Amino acid sequence: MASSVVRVDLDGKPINPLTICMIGAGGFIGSHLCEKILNETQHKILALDVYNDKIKHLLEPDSLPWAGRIQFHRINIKHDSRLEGLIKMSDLTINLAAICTPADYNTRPLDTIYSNFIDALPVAKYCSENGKRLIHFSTCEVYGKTIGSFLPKDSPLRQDPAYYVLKEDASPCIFGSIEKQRWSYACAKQLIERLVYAEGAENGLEFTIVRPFNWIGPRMDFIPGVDGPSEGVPRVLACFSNALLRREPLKLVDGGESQRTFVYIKDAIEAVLLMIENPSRANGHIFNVGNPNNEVTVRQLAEMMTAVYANVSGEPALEEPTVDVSSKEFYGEGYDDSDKRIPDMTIINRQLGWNPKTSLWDLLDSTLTYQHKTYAEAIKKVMSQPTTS
Ligand SMILES: NC(=O)c1ccc[n+]([C@@H]2O[C@H](COP(=O)([O-])OP(=O)(O)OC[C@H]3O[C@@H](n4cnc5c(N)ncnc54)[C@H](O)[C@@H]3O)[C@@H](O)[C@H]2O)c1
Ligand SMILES: O=C(O)[C@H]1O[C@H](OP(=O)(O)OP(=O)(O)OC[C@H]2O[C@@H](n3ccc(=O)[nH]c3=O)[C@H](O)[C@@H]2O)[C@H](O)[C@@H](O)[C@@H]1O
Repeated sequence: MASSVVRVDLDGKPINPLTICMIGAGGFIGSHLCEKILNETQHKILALDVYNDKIKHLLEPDSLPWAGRIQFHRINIKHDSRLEGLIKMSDLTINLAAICTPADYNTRPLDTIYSNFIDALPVAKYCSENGKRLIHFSTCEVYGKTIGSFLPKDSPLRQDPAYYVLKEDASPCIFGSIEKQRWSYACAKQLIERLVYAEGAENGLEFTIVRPFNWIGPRMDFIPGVDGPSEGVPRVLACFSNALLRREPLKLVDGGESQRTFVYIKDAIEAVLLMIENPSRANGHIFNVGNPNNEVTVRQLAEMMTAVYANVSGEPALEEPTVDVSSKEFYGEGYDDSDKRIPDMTIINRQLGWNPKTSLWDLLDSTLTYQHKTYAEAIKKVMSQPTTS
């Protein structure tokens, strides 16, 4: 529960309670951020989203200790005249709203571009015009592919960090050709970053841009057929969790060779709270938020999740726990991939002194414990129902 002790920022100055307009508060990151803010601070949240299932436990009942500090507004920011008023009422706006699952980027590129660029435009504009601070959620996907991925496979330079570590102020953004519609998301996110940055440079907008690197944990996405569409394809954590719960092999796209660094959502949210409460250190900056120590190939992730889930569920792993699928079969035409994502941590370390703490094994252990408790019974029920043909 929020303590009555006065909170101080990194420079020892008292932090005044803020009103925060959080757009996309009902999603994975939003739900964890709301939880953290309500539990540990005195800030108020105007929570905007189309859905609120993931924050229901924070909204009801009225007797909750933070009742009165969170207000839910069911709003689609595409077309709702209340948006500007809510931004005006707040000290800070955090924009999390987006279509951000890769299965959508090449199959619904227009929705993806509209959601990540067009719909985010008025938010930046209202903040700029009304002199309000903005924390905008971008993505590590703006880096695209590494420079190293274009070198010959056997080039020793591929081992040189200069060719793969991703730096906010130095690395280029490298996307594939236009027919590789995978990059519709990254490209829209890049353009809105440039717009926010330009609002800062030309109109004095106080902004911070966050580039998350594969944040994972409880409440991420959905389990197809349980709390999301049966044919839906969520991000990798939920895809693999779904297969483990159903005792089906985990699908490795194009051999599972791509590399990712995963960070625990609870570590990452600490970085966001530091940004919220230290504007003088965070304004005008773009921050990588990830865990460079938690790098695996997708195949290694599948193997680790299989081992962790066997511990958690007490059921032995399948004899053949993975199966290879092509990206065309899994995602359809126009898919492409980032090869490797190692965040450089210099800027966030220097400005906010933040470092991730949780190892990949530990974060998978707590996340898969949650998945098992939340979904194992529901999956059994779904699987025992006769399938309609
Ligand atoms: N989870 C990650 O690791 C990750 C990585 C990189 C970037 N991001 C970015 O962080 C942000 C949040 O990601 P997340 O993982 O919580 O995704 P999420 O899909 O769980 O949450 C996004 C929320 O935004 C809401 N939303 C979308 N369009 C809206 C609209 N028009 N009006 C109102 N609400 C709308 C959705 O209903 C959803 O609740 C996104 O901008 C995403 O691109 C996340
Ligand atoms: O999380 C991030 O930092 C960003 O990256 C993600 O993109 P990506 O990491 O490619 O998406 P995942 O669905 O998590 O896939 C990771 C890797 O696993 C592979 N995969 C996914 C699902 C599956 O069942 N099998 C499988 O091999 C994908 O092809 C990809 O190589 C999403 O674009 C965003 O949520 C976000 O902006």
